[in-house]
Amino acid sequence: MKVTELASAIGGVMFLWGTVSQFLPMNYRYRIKNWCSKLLNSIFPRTYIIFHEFCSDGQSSEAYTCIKNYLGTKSINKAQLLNAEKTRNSKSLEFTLAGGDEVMDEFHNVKVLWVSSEETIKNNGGGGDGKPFEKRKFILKAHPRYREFVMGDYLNHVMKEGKTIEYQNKKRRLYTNNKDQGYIYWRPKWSFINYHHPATFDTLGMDPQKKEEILVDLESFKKGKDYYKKVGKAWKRGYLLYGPPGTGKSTMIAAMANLLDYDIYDLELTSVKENAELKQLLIETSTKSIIVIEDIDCSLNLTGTRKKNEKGSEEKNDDNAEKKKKKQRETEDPQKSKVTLSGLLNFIDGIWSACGEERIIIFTTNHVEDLDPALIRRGRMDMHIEMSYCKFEAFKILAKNYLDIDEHPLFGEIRELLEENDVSPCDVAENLMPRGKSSDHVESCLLRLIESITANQKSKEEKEEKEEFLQADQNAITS
Ligand SMILES: Nc1ncnc2c1ncn2[C@@H]1O[C@H](COP(=O)(O)OP(=O)(O)OP(=O)(O)O)[C@@H](O)[C@H]1O
Ligand SMILES: [Mg+2]
Repeated sequence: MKVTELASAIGGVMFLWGTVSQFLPMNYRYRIKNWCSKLLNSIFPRTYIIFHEFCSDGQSSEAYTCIKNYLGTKSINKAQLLNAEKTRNSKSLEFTLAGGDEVMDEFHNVKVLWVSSEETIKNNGGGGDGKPFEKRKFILKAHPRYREFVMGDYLNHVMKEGKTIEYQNKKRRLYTNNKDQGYIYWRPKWSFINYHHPATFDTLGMDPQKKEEILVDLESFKKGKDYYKKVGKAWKRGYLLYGPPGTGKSTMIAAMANLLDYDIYDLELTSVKENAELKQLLIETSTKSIIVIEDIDCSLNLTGTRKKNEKGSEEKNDDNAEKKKKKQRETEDPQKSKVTLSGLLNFIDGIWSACGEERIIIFTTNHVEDLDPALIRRGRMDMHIEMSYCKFEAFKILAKNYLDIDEHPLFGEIRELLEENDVSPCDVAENLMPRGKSSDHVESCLLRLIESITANQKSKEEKEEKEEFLQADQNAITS
């Protein structure tokens, strides 16, 4: 028989099968398909690799997700049956190969066949809610001659492509850790919402030179996979952001996430019961993410020394005192956190911390001097970034951003006031926000800023004068 005759005979059988199978009950169809594939396999030998949706430990399989993404793009033009969905977390419609369908793929002239399989399993009182559930898997079929190539180069290619597609289609997420509730064992450790924050490095008001240094550092981190591998370091980096309230620490984190296109894991330490839980949380973070612990100085009584300091010293300012009180209330019984400094140090750079890659850890604090030096030493917190009060260069960025101006006759006066006074970028930004319908809103915003700084300056001077007077009075009484 000639090749053309064989092809037309196969075509005829396929057509016949396509027509007849529609009238057959599902289980017959399945059995016949099974016999045929066994028969074909004895004539044309195949290597099968099965990828289940869930791993043996019950966790969802990363390999399955990668294949699903990869085949989604391959199937659009080839498969007959596609699933289409748009989850809250995806940017556009996602296509996947539907259960029961198959698609051919070719890589370096080697052909493989992917089959998507979906089986409904009856759940006869085996736990859970008793409802039947779908068991999904992908089966990869290839000629045994290419076994090694398929298991090596080809599958590496599929995993890599699948991951890239996932990141392209995924919206950024903001995660927060759930309070541990031991009795609900399947509860995820992190909850998330989609994350859109408009902050970028362009809109961040800070010293341009410092900004540039941070940008260069972040870019080289992102591109540093080979470098980190070469020097034998885990691919992660720590940033300590410190400075007074309202100087842009949280805004900087948002700008970093936007720049790198990473997810944010906002870790609330006071909800973590013990070091072991901290480890679990770390394991369940994904790559390409920023793990943030805000106000680290207020989060826990991390060392005995620090406890003593807290009791013995006055609080530095009202704002921080309030933050500390709030966090302390949260750590009170019944679920008192037993996370220790060594647990936290292990979290940052212990053996477990290297279980993922491309991760950034950020601590923020208003009082860097209160932190244990071990926590912030270089290597743990690689870059210490001071977010400071607003000086003229930073003001110019905010003025451009909020009012779209590069120059104004009032700039000279504002420059002097900013040099003489500690004004947070938050206060500057607040005054630069146009209010009402004033036609000349640029001038009125700048005047409002001048007025606000001058008023604060005056009340500060009055306070100092009063303190001086009281001190002199006290001295006179004692002498
Ligand atoms: N450097 C800055 N550049 C641009 N906007 C800023 C800057 N700093 C503060 N802001 C504005 O002020 C608001 C508060 O800033 P942010 O929350 O980032 O301060 P923070 O340093 O994290 O303060 P805290 O120490 O109280 O947490 C932001 O929403 C932002 O609009
Ligand atoms: Mg903040």
